[in-house]
Amino acid sequence: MYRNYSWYKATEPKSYESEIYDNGLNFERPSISVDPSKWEPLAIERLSKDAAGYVYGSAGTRETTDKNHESYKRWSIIPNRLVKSDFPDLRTKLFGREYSFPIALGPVGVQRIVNPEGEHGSSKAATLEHVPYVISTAASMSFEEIAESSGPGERWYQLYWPSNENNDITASLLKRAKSIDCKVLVVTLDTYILGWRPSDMDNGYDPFLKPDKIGVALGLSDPVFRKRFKQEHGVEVEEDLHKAAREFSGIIFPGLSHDWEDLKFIRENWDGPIVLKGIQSVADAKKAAEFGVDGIVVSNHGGRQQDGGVASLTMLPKIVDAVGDKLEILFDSGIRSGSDIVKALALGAKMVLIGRPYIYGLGIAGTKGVRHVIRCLLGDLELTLHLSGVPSIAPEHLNRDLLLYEDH
Ligand SMILES: Cc1cc2nc3c(=O)[nH]c(=O)nc-3n(C[C@H](O)[C@H](O)[C@H](O)COP(=O)(O)O)c2cc1C
Repeated sequence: MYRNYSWYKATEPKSYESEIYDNGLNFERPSISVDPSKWEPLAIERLSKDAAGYVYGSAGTRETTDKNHESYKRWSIIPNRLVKSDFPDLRTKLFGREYSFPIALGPVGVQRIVNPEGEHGSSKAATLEHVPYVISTAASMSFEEIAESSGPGERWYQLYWPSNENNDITASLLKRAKSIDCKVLVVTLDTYILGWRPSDMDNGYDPFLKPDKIGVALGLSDPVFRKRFKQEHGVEVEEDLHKAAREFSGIIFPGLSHDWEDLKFIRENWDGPIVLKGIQSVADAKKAAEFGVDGIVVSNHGGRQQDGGVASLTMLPKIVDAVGDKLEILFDSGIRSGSDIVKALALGAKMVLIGRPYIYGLGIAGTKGVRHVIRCLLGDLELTLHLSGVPSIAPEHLNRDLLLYEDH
């Protein structure tokens, strides 16, 4: 599948536009809309009620999610004219490594609920489109299976952090992630218990408790967890999936948070870059720098965890001003278009994580749907930058001077 593949030889994103218009000359239309606002309804009509509620769902009244979306409209791009330049250079550098594009597929669990291809489809699409793929601890298949489909692509690992009495399992998860060459560790801090999510509660649906081996597949394949389960219950995981699912989800969502000192254990067990995901305050960003991590993801989990929150984008420039010279700053929550990406980069993010849009792509058409979403976002990003007279995403070309804050 990946014969003659080179991670650094990506196609020009804007070529998707010419490809679509050329096909149009033969009366062919794109099989999935190019309009990002259509992806959610197109996916939802194909998904089960449980899966749709899980993906679309947010905490409480959706206030945090709604604010994420509103926040992008407050920042307007003021284009530069008569800038003689080639198409923009989209390369970014993080942790000493160069990436063709400033986006990654963010960690999203339980993907087989939206499409039987699950993580196979999304990780393959990420590799084919030359963007990193972040494997979730809640993946619906094992590390090894995802490594096979993502092949020569770049993998990162996102940890849902077990409580301290389960440090043996944390160490095992990190070791397995290393063994499949995950380059970066992303530790999610905002999900020590699932948020209050009305759409899932109305459906009585918690994918992590189901005995279908979807929500906890990666965990149930863990040798340390399996050995312990056998010792304690005298049966294999497969012989009591109800109990195994409940036990593993209790380990990764223990209900209580860690504290900053606990990061030492992570550092001792991971020798690559460590990124904390879920930072929303300047104070926490400063703590992250103080405790010696390498980066943060300014994220509110797409508003899925805590209601009544601030838009992630609103906090981004404040956090960049406080720690941008000490940490690599990544960003997510609400990215839906090329201009959303431009705004996050202009406000100081080095890379953005894509969440729901690629899962909608997966739900609509598997690998092909995810590739379509990535190509649309990157094509739109490239042309938006080019038409704004921005020659590259380097901070000397793309920064806050491009934006006007409109408090309407
Ligand atoms: C269905 C779904 C599952 C998710 N699972 C995880 C996960 O396993 N780990 C994690 O850190 N974040 C998870 N997230 C959060 C995303 O990584 C990301 O922060 C969020 O989707 C960004 O918001 P957006 O989708 O509105 O752009 C999930 C999000 C969705 C929509």
